[in-house]
Amino acid sequence: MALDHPYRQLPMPSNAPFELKPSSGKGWGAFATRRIGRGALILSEEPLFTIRKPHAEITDEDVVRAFQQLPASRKPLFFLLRDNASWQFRRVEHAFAENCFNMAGEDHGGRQRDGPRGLFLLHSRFNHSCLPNTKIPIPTSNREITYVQSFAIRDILPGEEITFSYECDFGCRTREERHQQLRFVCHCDVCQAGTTFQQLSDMRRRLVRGLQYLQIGKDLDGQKQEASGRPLITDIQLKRAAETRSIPLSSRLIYGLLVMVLTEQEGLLDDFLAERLSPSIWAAATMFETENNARLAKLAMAQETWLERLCVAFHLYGRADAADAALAGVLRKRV
Ligand SMILES: C[S@@+](CC[C@H](N)C(=O)[O-])C[C@H]1O[C@@H](n2cnc3c(N)ncnc32)[C@H](O)[C@@H]1O
Repeated sequence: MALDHPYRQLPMPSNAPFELKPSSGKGWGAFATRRIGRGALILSEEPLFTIRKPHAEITDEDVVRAFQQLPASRKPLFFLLRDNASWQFRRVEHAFAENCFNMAGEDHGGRQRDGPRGLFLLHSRFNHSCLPNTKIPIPTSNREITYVQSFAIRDILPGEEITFSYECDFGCRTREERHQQLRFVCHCDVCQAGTTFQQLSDMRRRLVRGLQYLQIGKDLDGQKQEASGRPLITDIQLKRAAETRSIPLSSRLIYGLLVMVLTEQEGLLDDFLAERLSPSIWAAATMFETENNARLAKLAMAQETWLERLCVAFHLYGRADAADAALAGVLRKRV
């Protein structure tokens, strides 16, 4: 192990539950030094500096200017950054881009706005996984954040690598799509090509994306999908129903529950995601106006697990409800 590697000089909090060391095929990474319980805070970190510009507009000059404003004692920290295992930084802007986090809050649609970027020395040492054990939640308020925090989303054992997902929509993207976006070949367990788990994972993630399309009538980029190419929904009538918000309440409830079950089976249903996805499912279950439907929906939601709720809710499949027309009207107005 490279004892003189510059990362060894990065200042670590005294109570940090991890150490930095080489990670096979990924450069360096962070590894747990003790058991970290699900939900525990792993690291709270302030940026070395922040550039108050959207990502695409940040130039070498911006980085140099921000660097020059640092106190003399903090300047050497910037030079501890290395090539991150991908390529050697030829410009300071590259070093910044590979080690920064978006500090913006989310927009009305729940997506993170493109806001100021902060340079983080330690969180940027965490490698990516498509099945991570840690999450850096997007700030839910629309205010920007001044520090970044990571939390364990399951129990992490001593010696385990600490990872998070570099993109928040990877639960809906196949291996190929994820690698295109990451611009490196991910070596995580889900990305081991040709394994049964990887094939199942691709199917689940594509299915979740399609189910989300049916619920909100648009794709991850906020756009309607073309019917040509490789559409998510091949049934033209169903696609039109999704885009005109005419999907009946019974189907909406079933699609929402199916997303929970698939995400859980994929190993991605952490507490943050459950908190984000479940309110709309609970709300849908209470909207039925046709008595028999309302009773079934209530019974479904009284079950203990997402799978049990789905199994009961399936009895609603294909049923119209007295609330359907009014719901479609409300959803269309929101577009
Ligand atoms: C922000 S850095 C992470 C820390 C980096 N490994 C280091 O040595 O400083 C991101 C880079 O790490 C590597 N990396 C991160 N996660 C990886 C993964 N799952 N598989 C392969 N390489 C990975 C890639 O080269 C990526 O460009």
